[in-house]
Amino acid sequence: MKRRKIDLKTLPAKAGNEVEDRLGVATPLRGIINKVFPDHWSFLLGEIALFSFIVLLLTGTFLTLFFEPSLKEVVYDGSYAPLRGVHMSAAYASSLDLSFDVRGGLVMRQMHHWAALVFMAAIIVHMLRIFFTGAFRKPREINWIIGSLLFWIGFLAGFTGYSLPDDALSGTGLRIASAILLSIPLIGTWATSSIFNGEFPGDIIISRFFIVHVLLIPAILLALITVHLALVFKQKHTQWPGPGRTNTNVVGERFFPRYTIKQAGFFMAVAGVIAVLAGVLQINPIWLFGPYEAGVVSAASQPDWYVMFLDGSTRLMPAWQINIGIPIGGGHGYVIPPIFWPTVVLPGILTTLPMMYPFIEARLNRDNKIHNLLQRPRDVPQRTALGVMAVVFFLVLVLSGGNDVIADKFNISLNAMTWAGRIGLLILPPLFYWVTYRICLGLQQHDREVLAHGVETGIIRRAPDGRFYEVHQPLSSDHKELDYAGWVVPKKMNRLGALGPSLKGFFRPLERPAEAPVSPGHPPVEGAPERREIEAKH
Ligand code: HEM
Ligand code: HEM
Repeated sequence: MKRRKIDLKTLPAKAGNEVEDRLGVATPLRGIINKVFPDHWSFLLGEIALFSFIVLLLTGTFLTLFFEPSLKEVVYDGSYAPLRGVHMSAAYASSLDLSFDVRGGLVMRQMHHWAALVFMAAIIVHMLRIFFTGAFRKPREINWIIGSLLFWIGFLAGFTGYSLPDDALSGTGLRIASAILLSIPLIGTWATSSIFNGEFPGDIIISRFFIVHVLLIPAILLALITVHLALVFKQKHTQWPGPGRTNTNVVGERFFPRYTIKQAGFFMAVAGVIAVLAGVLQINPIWLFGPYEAGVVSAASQPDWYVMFLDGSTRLMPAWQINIGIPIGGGHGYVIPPIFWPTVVLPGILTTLPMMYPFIEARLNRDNKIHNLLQRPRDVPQRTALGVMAVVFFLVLVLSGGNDVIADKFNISLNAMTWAGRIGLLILPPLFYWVTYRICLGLQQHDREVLAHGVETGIIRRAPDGRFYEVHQPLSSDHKELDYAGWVVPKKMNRLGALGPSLKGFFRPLERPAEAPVSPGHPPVEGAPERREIEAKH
């Protein structure tokens, strides 16, 4: 029989036609392939979050094959000799097996844990990039809100994850979670006994957390991340101002092939870094902690870093028991335990305030415009200072979450550490606000100087009259307009720096210097139409 020769040159086109005849996807696909994405290193932060999430899904699936989510008591007889013969939960025993007896199990556990740490770090730094560059402004407020939800769901993913192995550290975390739940007025007791199926620790919490951790949370994260990225697609990415870039266009690389290939490489790099971390740096060595028993709490129990700020707020909270005077359930009045404020009320505030921020800022600025161009942090000093203030607040809490370890290592009294944390929490954020604000103004001043006199060249010349002077190179017209002149610092932003008369003393009345940079001519266009996509020249 004569074999038909396959023409490799026309094969892809033919195959494409066959698919198109059946599915009719060419037009929408062309739209996606031709999409243009602007480029900047800071736009990679969201991608690091995305790629470490993919690593979490892959490694988590592997772990699920071997992990046994059960509090049934067993006697360990695996290959880790020091714990042989010890009574423990099946969950802990299977985590030990994963670490010592499943081939590749330990590196998978460590990759999963490192990926979780990288994921949360990437989310936070990505969020800071969005905040400091004003990428949350109209029309991207919805994505900012979805992002805030992603942070808290990621937080819960981490917490439920490191609770699963049922070692002494994860049990300590669960004990704190039950105390937090119990502290909620009116519904606390009911909520705790519903979740733990009776009193702490109960016998069901690990199987419940397992379903939440491997099914519910990943599904919600996946759905929200899909919407998040669909919005980035739909609204088109913001871009830094530059030659040819305006509020109504977007200049960058086509989705296919350059952008896609770059992203594939970047995914490999992120996965590779996580694998190297997992291969060389030990994380969560549960065999050293031992099985959880309700009566055991080891010293220096630290949660993962992204949970430490709540541990810190709990440690700094004064032991104020507030009696609200209403004798609910008999007795002498209902007492709200101190843990309620730093672990329920504070996270509540930390969730709602940032979510509302884009609307608060827009309102204070009376700004209803569409913004597709990013801002340099120095050009909006109040916002930048507010962001730094929030970061410092967070860092003081994180450090206070490890105050026992710091006290132990540096031989400081733990009480002194607690007081340092309390005072630091009140004093440092406003101080950093002020310092940041001044730095921003200084940088603006420097910009004005460069704008007026050009760049310093370091070349010293002598004039015929004997005078020495430095040669300044004037700016090109592009730079004059785009890089140095900055934006008008919106006058109304000053209101943020003086939230009320009571805060005025803290923040000082912040007057914009009269000669502040003037808008270089990118007036945001009201209700901007579809942005034109332009491929960057290479
Ligand atoms: C699971 C967590 C997250 C993932 C996987 C993720 C992923 C991404 C990616 C890949 C982008 C486009 C590239 C970039 O600008 O970096 C992006 C943009 C964006 N993200 Fe996220 N993100 C996450 C969390 C957050 C959080 C916590 C916030 C803020 C609270 C946020 C707000 C935004 C906004 C406003 C944009 C549009 C930025 C622009 O057009 O300049 N995201 N996100
Ligand atoms: C954003 C998503 C996720 C985060 C932040 C996260 C985080 C964590 C963390 C920190 C641990 C403790 C690891 C250790 O013992 O050192 C853990 C354990 C675990 N995770 Fe995840 N995880 C995520 C998604 C997933 C997914 C999608 C699955 C399954 C499909 C999964 C399955 C597991 C299992 C079975 C364990 C227990 C394994 C063990 O340590 O013995 N995780 N997770």
